[in-house]
Amino acid sequence: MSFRTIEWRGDKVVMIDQTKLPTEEVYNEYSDFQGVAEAIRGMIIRGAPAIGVAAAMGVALGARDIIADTHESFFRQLSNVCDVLARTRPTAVNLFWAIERMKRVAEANRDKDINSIRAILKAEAIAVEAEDLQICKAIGANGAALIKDGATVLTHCNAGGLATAGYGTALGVIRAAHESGKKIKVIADETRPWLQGARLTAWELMKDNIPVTLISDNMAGWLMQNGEIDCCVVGADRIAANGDTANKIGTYSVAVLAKEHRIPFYVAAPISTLDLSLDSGAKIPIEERTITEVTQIKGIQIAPEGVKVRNPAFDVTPARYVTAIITEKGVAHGDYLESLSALAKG
Ligand SMILES: CSC[C@H]1O[C@H](OP(=O)(O)O)[C@H](O)[C@@H]1O
Repeated sequence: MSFRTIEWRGDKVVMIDQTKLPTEEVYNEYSDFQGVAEAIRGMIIRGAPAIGVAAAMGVALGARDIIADTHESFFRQLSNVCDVLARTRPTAVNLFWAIERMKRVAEANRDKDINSIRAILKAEAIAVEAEDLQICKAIGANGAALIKDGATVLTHCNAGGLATAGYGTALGVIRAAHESGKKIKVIADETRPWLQGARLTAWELMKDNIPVTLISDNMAGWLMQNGEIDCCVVGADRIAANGDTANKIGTYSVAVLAKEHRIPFYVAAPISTLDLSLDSGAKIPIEERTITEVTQIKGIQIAPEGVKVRNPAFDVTPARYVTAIITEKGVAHGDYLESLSALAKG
């Protein structure tokens, strides 16, 4: 990987600005948790695992700057930092998983002095990032076995190094298959309206010399109908206990088309994307974003001013359309209620 999605550097958190890609590779520095929260909300950093890492680093930054002479005051202010970060985006469960992990670590060290707790939280945030990279490599290894040599793989949105601490989940599977010597090709959906596929996935795969062809979202069905797609691999933002999967808007359409054409449809995600408290995808909160993401491209108006717009950023694919769910602990298929909880406990 020739770029860093996010890292703690000196006394700042540094992130690549994903709103500027692919034309500019710009790195932003953040010295407070409010800046990190705005970066998540504004999709400077995006992608379920990546915003989990960002949230963890935001908590650590917030803890560092709290002015408190009692533990009661410190923990009260720390709770406010966590609340601000938790309100940034509602769908990706990794954000909440990371915040809860930081809260648990702080509570477990409540007996220590405040400065020690600050240092421990910084170390924990850095560990979250390092672990995510290893998790992605394990997902890649588990998923690569499912990708046949010579396959053409369709992916939707960006579930790559830019959506994680590096290497990627869906793109991690693709990278691992490529690195194992398999001659695979990738079809990347542009992924309207935010264009993660066109701007981010194509950029990442070209940097790694992995053959990639960009299509507009409405071309996927035609390619499947013509036998040009061998399998689909996508990421996830939240997976319910029964395997229903929330992912970028348009994923559900790809999954239904794949089922129609008997094409395997794989979801690649870390265990931290599982939300086993939900028995189905019906209750997964779906983020609605600003209308200008639909009516403008790079600030250029492409629809009449005042037109009514919907902009749900995610949809939910029912488990019956998902061939298998690839995690760092193994591959779940069949009865997801059983196989996912077994992986989560494993
Ligand atoms: C590795 S999961 C990435 C996941 O997150 C994306 O959403 P967004 O770009 O809005 O953060 C998309 O759903 C990807 O599949």
